Amino acid sequence: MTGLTPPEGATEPVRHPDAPAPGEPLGAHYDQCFGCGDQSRGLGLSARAGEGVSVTADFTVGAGHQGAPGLAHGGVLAAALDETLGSLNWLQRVIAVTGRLETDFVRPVPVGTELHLEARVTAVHGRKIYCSAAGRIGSPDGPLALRAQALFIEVRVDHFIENGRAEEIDAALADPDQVKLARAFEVNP
Ligand SMILES: CCCCC/C=C\C/C=C\C/C=C\C/C=C\CCCC(=O)SCCNC(=O)CCNC(=O)[C@H](O)C(C)(C)COP(=O)(O)OP(=O)(O)OC[C@H]1O[C@@H](n2cnc3c(N)ncnc32)[C@H](O)[C@@H]1OP(=O)(O)O
Repeated sequence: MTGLTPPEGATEPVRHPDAPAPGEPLGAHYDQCFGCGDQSRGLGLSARAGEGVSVTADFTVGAGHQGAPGLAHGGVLAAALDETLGSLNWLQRVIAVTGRLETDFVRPVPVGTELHLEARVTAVHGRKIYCSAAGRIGSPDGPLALRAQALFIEVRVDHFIENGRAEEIDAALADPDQVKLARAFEVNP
């Protein structure tokens, strides 16, 4: 029992009526995010809405992302998958965090590769959101390099307020755009 198989009674995911249209960029959920923010050491990953409850994202592997010489670090690749999967939140208008992420590294990913990622929600059961993702080399139809299955757990904004370091939480709470985003996601009619 991996915890990644939807239980009996799980339902199809629902795309929120106000979700961005397919092809629209999703933007960063937080400007200091390692995955999607504008951090100089981050991934600089940009995701777009797909059909249904799916997203696509591109990420270029840089020299700062190496593990072995000339090859991407597995943890960086897992982070890119995690970020892409996290972007699914936008389409459901829920805030959820990664509970479990299982990654298959299918082939090595050289520095300079443009990695094309795709993620989708497969099922929902209460607060549990079951998803999968894949990463391909060079183009959306390129050779498969990564596969992942994940379980995200829905949380309230309080999850961050109660657990995040005060310095960053205070700054986020003082930023009207950040608060508006967080609250819009939390209210999921
Ligand atoms: C104004 C301030 C604004 C701040 C917010 C700003 C913007 C917000 C927008 C988006 C931000 C959202 C996410 C970040 C985005 C992208 C980054 C990519 C995503 C990540 O990188 S995010 C970081 C890594 N992530 C964590 O930092 C989680 C640490 N963790 C916990 O915080 C808890 O662990 C939690 C909350 C996961 C659960 O805790 P909990 O107490 O709420 O719930 P509980 O334990 O009862 O679990 C409920 C049901 O899930 C099952 N379950 C739980 N965990 C499981 C596991 N691992 N495997 C299998 N099943 C599992 C249970 O078995 C139970 O199942 P059942 O209901 O069937 O019994």
